[in-house]
Amino acid sequence: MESTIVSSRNFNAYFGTNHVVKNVSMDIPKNNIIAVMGPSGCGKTTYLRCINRMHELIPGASVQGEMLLHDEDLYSLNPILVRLKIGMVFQRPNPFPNLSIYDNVIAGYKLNGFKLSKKERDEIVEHSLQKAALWNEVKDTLHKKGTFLSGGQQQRLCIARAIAMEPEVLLMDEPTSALDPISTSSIEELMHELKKNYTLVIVTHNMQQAARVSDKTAFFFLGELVEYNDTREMFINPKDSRTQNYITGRFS
Ligand SMILES: Nc1ncnc2c1ncn2[C@@H]1O[C@H](COP(=O)(O)OP(=O)(O)OP(=O)(O)O)[C@@H](O)[C@H]1O
Repeated sequence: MESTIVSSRNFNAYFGTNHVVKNVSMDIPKNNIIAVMGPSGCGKTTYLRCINRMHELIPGASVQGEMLLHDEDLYSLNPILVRLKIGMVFQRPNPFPNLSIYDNVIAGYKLNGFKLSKKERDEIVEHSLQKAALWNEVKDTLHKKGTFLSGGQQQRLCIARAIAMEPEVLLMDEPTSALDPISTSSIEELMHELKKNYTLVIVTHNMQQAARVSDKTAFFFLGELVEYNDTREMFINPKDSRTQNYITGRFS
């Protein structure tokens, strides 16, 4: 039996009076990759940003309903703690430009005021870069700036930075849309490795990517969760005509 790690219950999100995520109920099983797809502006990114409480950082933004992490309402927890447990990787690789590869990986610890010994820092840096499949490429240049890396390497560095905080869930907002096909395929391979230890929720516009990497797919349309099913089943046998129209390319 798969256990649920995150679930939303009748969850809504707003920008001022603009209701952009509508009554979404969804269970996210542990150690799965969930793809969130749907046409532009349908609320995918907003929903993702509600899972680690980043939505509320935007002035005028609000939420309603329940978002649970292990059955605990994550909106009753300290938001900083939530963002440590639920890490995020963005569309464009965004390593801190003035920091070395090494300092980028442990940036979350510094920003949150954690004090670590040199040995602890070294271990976290090596372990996180190993997990992000970047260690072998950068182990001799750890003190060079992260921005010297290629786009795909920078994205893996951002994944290492997220992993360094030992999250349980990784949210990825179109993590490969700024990357070339080779870097994209290395990130997709990495996702398969990462799901052994983490639960991944990925917003993607790329249906082939959703089909390649995800266990389950959620299809959003105009803020609603129209269909949520095993990815194979959703692509072979969509239940809702809007899902079918989307996956057959009748709108994008
Ligand atoms: N910072 C913001 N302030 C106000 N409205 C916003 C903001 N960000 C998004 N919106 C609005 O919220 C709605 C949902 O946007 P969201 O970015 O979640 O959609 P999306 O499905 O991720 O779109 P895309 O695929 O184009 O990234 C849109 O109508 C958008 O205009």
